[in-house]
Order: sequence, then C-alpha cells, then structure tokens
Amino acid sequence: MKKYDLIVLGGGAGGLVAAAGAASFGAKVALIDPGPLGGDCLWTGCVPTKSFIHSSKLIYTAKSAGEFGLKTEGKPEFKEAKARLERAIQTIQKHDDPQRFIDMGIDYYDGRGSFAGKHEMIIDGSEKIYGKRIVIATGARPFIPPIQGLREAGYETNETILKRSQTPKSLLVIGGGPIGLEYAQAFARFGSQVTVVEMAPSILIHDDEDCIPPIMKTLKEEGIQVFTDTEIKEISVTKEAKQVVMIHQGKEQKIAVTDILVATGRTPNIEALNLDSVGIQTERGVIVVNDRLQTTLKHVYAVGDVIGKFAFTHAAGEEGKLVVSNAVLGLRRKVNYQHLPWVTYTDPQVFHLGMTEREARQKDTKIQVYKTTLAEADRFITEQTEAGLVKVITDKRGVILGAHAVGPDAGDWMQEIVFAKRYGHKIGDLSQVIHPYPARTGALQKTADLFWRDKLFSSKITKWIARYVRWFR
Ligand SMILES: Cc1cc2nc3c(=O)[nH]c(=O)nc-3n(C[C@H](O)[C@H](O)[C@H](O)COP(=O)(O)OP(=O)(O)OC[C@H]3O[C@@H](n4cnc5c(N)ncnc54)[C@H](O)[C@@H]3O)c2cc1C
Ligand SMILES: NC(=O)c1ccc[n+]([C@@H]2O[C@H](COP(=O)([O-])OP(=O)(O)OC[C@H]3O[C@@H](n4cnc5c(N)ncnc54)[C@H](O)[C@@H]3O)[C@@H](O)[C@H]2O)c1
Repeated sequence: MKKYDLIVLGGGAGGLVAAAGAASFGAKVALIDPGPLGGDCLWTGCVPTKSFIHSSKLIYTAKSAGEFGLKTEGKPEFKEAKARLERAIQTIQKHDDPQRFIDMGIDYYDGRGSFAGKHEMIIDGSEKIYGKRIVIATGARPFIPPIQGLREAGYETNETILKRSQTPKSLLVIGGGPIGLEYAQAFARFGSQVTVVEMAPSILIHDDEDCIPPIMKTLKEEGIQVFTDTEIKEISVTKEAKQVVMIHQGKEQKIAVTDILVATGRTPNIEALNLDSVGIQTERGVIVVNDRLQTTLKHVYAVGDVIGKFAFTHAAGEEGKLVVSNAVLGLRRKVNYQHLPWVTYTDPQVFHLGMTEREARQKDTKIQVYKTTLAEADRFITEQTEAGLVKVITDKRGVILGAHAVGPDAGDWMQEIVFAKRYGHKIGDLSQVIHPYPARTGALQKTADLFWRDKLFSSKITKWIARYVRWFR
C-alpha cells in the first residue's frame, strides 16, 4: 500500500489549496477526485454565474441606453452568454489542470474515495492508500426541499440551469439566498418572467436588514416578483405549465410557470465516505470540526462546504491553508471568521463583513452605527446609481465590528474596510486616508467622516476649540 504524509479527498476550492500548499512544503501528497478538478466554484458555481451575470448586465445596460437616445433592438442570445461562460471556465480551468498538481509532485487518483480504516482510503472500491493525515474537502450539492409535486414537476438547480439551450419563459426561483437572487436577476434581464419565493420573512437572511430594501426595490423595478414569508404548498403539472400553490400571508395564491429553479441551500457530500465506521462525527448532515479544523478523529481534518460553516470559495481556501499549517507544519492555528467578507453579486451588489447591527446589539448595547446613502456620495449621483448605502458598526471607541453596503460593484470598493478591520484600524483611520475624488470608495470615507463629526460636534471639545479660535484671533 502506498503511504502519504497527507491524503486530500476532493479537488475543489478547499482541497486544491491544501494539496498544493502541503506539496510546496515537501509533504508527500495524494489527491483523490473523480474529476474534473476545480469543484463547484469552477464548474457550476462562482465562475459560470459571474460570467452570466456580467452578460445580463451588458444586456440591461444596453436596454437602458434609450434614455441617452440610443435605441437598441433585438433579443438577447443565451447561446452567446453560454459561449462566454464556457470560455471563462476553460481559461480558469488551466489553474486546476491535473498535470499542474502532478508537476508539483502530487499523486493524483482519478476516482471517488472513502474510508477503509482510520488511516486508509479506498478509491473506487479497489485501490487502497495510507495517509498519516487526511483532509476531507468533498463539498456540497443542492438541497432539495420536500415540496409536494416538485420532483414530478421537474426542476433545475445550479448544476443544470446553465446547461439549458434556452432561457425559461417564466421561472419560479425557490429560495431568496445568493444563488436564488443572482440567478433571478440575471434571467429576468435575459427576458424571463421571474418570481422568487422565500419562506423566511426576508431575502438574504444573513445580511444586515438595511441592505434589503434597496435590493427589493431594484428587483421590483426590474419586474421580478418577490414573495417572502411564503410557503409552497404543492406543485402540479398541466399541459401548458407548472401550477404552483403557495401560502402567502395566510392566503392561498396560485402562479403558473414554465420552469423552476431550486436554490434552497446546500447538502454536504458525506454519505459515501464511510465516516461512521472510523468514528468521524457528523451533526445535521455536516462534519463536526474543532477550531483547528480537526474532525473527531484528530488526524483527519475537514474544510469547505462539507463543514457547513461559510460556503464561500475564499473561506474554503483559507481553511485549506490553515490545515496545511496544522497538519503538515504541526502548528496549532485556530480558524477565525471575524474578518471574512462576502458579496452577493446582484446588481447592485451586497457586501457583508463581520456583525450585522442586530448581531452587534445582542453583544453590546453601546455600539455606534454610521450610515451614508449613496444619494449623498457624488460619484453615485453622477452615475445615477443612488439606490444603496454604506453602513459601519463600531464599538464606542470606533473599533470596527461590522460593515455592510449595497451599491454597484460594492464588493470591490468596500475591500478597504476588510483590510482596516483585519489590522485593527478604527473607523476614524479610514477618514484620514486620502481618497481620489470622486472614487466610489468615497462613500465609505464619508461614512467614516461621521465618526469625527460625532466626536467634534457633540462634545466639550467643540466649545474648547471655539474658545481657542477666539483667543487665537
Ligand atoms: C451557484 C453558485 C454560485 C456561487 N458563487 C460564489 C461566489 O461568487 N463566491 C464565493 O466565494 N463562493 C461562491 N459559491 C460557493 C463556492 O462555490 C463553494 O463554497 C466552494 O466551491 C466550496 O469549495 P469546496 O472545496 O468545499 O467544495 P468544491 O469546490 O465543490 O469541491 C468538492 C470536490 O470534491 C469532489 N468529491 C466529492 N465527493 C468525493 C469523493 N467521495 N471522493 C473524492 N472527491 C470527491 C468533487 O468532485 C469536487 O471536485 C457559489 C456556489 C454556487 C452553487
Ligand atoms: N456570491 C456568493 O458568494 C455566493 C453566490 C451563491 C452561493 N453562495 C454560497 O452558496 C450557499 C448556498 O446558497 P443558497 O442561496 O442556495 O443558500 P442559502 O442558504 O443562503 O439560501 C437559501 C434560502 O432558501 C430559503 N428556503 C429554504 N427552503 C425553502 C422553501 N422550501 N421554500 C422557500 N424558501 C426556502 C431559505 O430560507 C434561504 O433563505 C450560500 O450560503 C453561499 O455561501 C455564495
């Protein structure tokens, strides 16, 4: 049996970082994946969606150009958008090519692995290999809720919807999370009649409450119907359409659609791994890990969507790096999600860092909240993209607890505050950095200025300054 310092099970965002990192430190590494390498993000997640969203934005912008006198005609071609996203996948795929990992000295096993013993993995039920340490990074798949008639009616998920040859005439999106909303807006911009149904009282339930109204307003303006607090009772099929019965605010309501997209969360891929047999504990379908990312079997680590914490590519990547430190270099680093940002790539985008106002208030009653609407920031006024805001939450000394924004490309221009928070800068520091006028990040600076304004104009300092100025004159 071949022996390895580290076996990595799953070659997606988390697994590839762990495998490459371990190999770069001289560890003997085996990587097991049925291929193609790259995981959800590359093939059915971030990359195709962001390309499709960009295509839909181009179409929307072209349609809106009428107000400048430019009349556009024609129908959006889904085929062209698909060709673009395929090109993006093929270009990025080169980073995840098996040969690249083989060249790093990694042994690549093209197959599915499962535990055959505490240190042993069996690949496709035949070849066994030994790992001193093992990382599980097998990702997740769409969760399908038990809605009556859904299976029979047929539905799409993120794994299938971009494989269609045509856009849906009308689309019911079940779930108002990031997958649901990114697709809802992109398909609406491609001409589909879109309805979103969310069972929680709000869309984007993990985001700050102030971020929701501007997004709801935009979706509505673009003709997307959004039902929150709504339960789908049953779905049936007639010759013409899929008939959906839902309960909205206690009343039964019916809609008919040609297609359904299920975007109701994720289920980790753990069933085939034989975890019970080696004593790796799972809880509600996710692998239990401690803050060093060790499972209940200490030499086995787990990263990415399979641990059900933060289902983002950059989270999986950070977790993969941490496992290299702990499993290969023998350090005892702990995972820290305090400075983890995320972005929902609707247009405008929704940026999230740290605590929401509600979470912060639950921890500390003396928090400060600084808010600027984009209607107060010159750049957004010039572009007429004022639907949005910046919000920063701090403790009473100005230590950043959370930051949230809605705005065009907010994920890019809010990054400055991730750096500030990570390195312990206070909100006031952002005010003292020179920002080129009228960069979009000026909205963040304006929000930070509010900290000094509060300090200067609501304290004794103002009176002292006035006295000093009178004396100095
Ligand atoms: C539609 C969509 C859009 C998204 N957009 C974003 C975004 O914009 N930004 C962002 O940060 N995140 C985004 N995500 C989330 C991101 O894709 C995931 O968080 C990330 O891919 C998780 O990485 P992972 O390593 O845990 O799993 P994956 O990258 O999915 O990798 C898992 C790998 O394990 C392999 N595998 C499974 N079972 C076995 C087995 N038994 N043996 C061997 N190998 C196995 C699979 O083949 C796969 O290659 C999006 C997700 C979706 C679905
Ligand atoms: N831009 C990004 O970074 C990005 C984009 C897409 C996905 N992702 C990642 O993928 C994960 C999964 O995305 P997601 O949107 O599927 O999951 P999610 O858990 O974030 O949202 C799913 C939503 O579906 C709702 N829901 C569940 N069952 C329902 C039902 N029967 N009827 C109506 N609504 C129902 C939930 O209340 C929830 O609001 C996200 O949590 C995120 O981490 C990230």
